[in-house]
Amino acid sequence: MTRTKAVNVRGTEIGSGQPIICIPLISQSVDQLVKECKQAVSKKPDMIEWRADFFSELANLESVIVAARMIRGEVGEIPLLFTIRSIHEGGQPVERSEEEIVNLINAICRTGYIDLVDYEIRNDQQRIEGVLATAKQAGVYVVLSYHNFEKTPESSILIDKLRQAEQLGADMAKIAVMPQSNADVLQLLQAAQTTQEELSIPLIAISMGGLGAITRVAGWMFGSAVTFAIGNEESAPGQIPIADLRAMITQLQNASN
Ligand SMILES: O=C1C[C@@](O)(C(=O)O)C[C@@H](O)[C@@H]1O
Repeated sequence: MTRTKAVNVRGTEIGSGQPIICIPLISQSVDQLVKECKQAVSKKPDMIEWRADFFSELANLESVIVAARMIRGEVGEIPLLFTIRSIHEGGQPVERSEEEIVNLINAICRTGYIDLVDYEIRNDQQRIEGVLATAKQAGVYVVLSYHNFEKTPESSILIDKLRQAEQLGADMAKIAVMPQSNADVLQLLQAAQTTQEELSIPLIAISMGGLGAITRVAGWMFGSAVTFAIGNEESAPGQIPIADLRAMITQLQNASN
């Protein structure tokens, strides 16, 4: 059995067993983003995700860099994850080719404003390798991710996605899938539990929607390092407001100690 190595981002340990609560930012303009970010920071999340696929000026690199700088100015030392979720995996429609997206991700990595970047495992291996190389050089951690907003694929596929992320060289592996039944939720947790014992990188495993909400509260008990919570508005179904989520996690931790 390999022991998972926690990733240390600006002093925050991700994958140490203590769940990291992340608030996603989903505003469209710089002004709104700054407001949303101030509110998010006041709720003391462990991590902030900028879901840049919601940003209306994503086509303009200068605007993206300005927004990233403003967000960094607000978050201080809170780890910042940069995500352009594709429409294929539940993101917003973005009129950019994959090559343009990769160029944008690489440019943002080089600014030093972000700490982690999410990139989907479904992309070409060459592009993934490009993002990994640039991120590594810039000191940015890479989360290789897989999402399915329709269903929960069978267990072997879930486990494969997590393994594949590690094999490709990710610093973290992530899956978020939609359950149709309680059995699907158990399948996701089982995949996390099985994989955490063999992976050497932290993993994130989420079952979405109402049925999957329990995984946002208790996923850490099965090896999931990060849980996404609502700051102001949800970025995916089943997310829980951060104060409620934190209280529930604390209760669970107290009971299980
Ligand atoms: O991929 C994820 C996880 C997520 O989809 C969720 O279900 O909480 C929310 C997204 O913002 C994030 O990028």
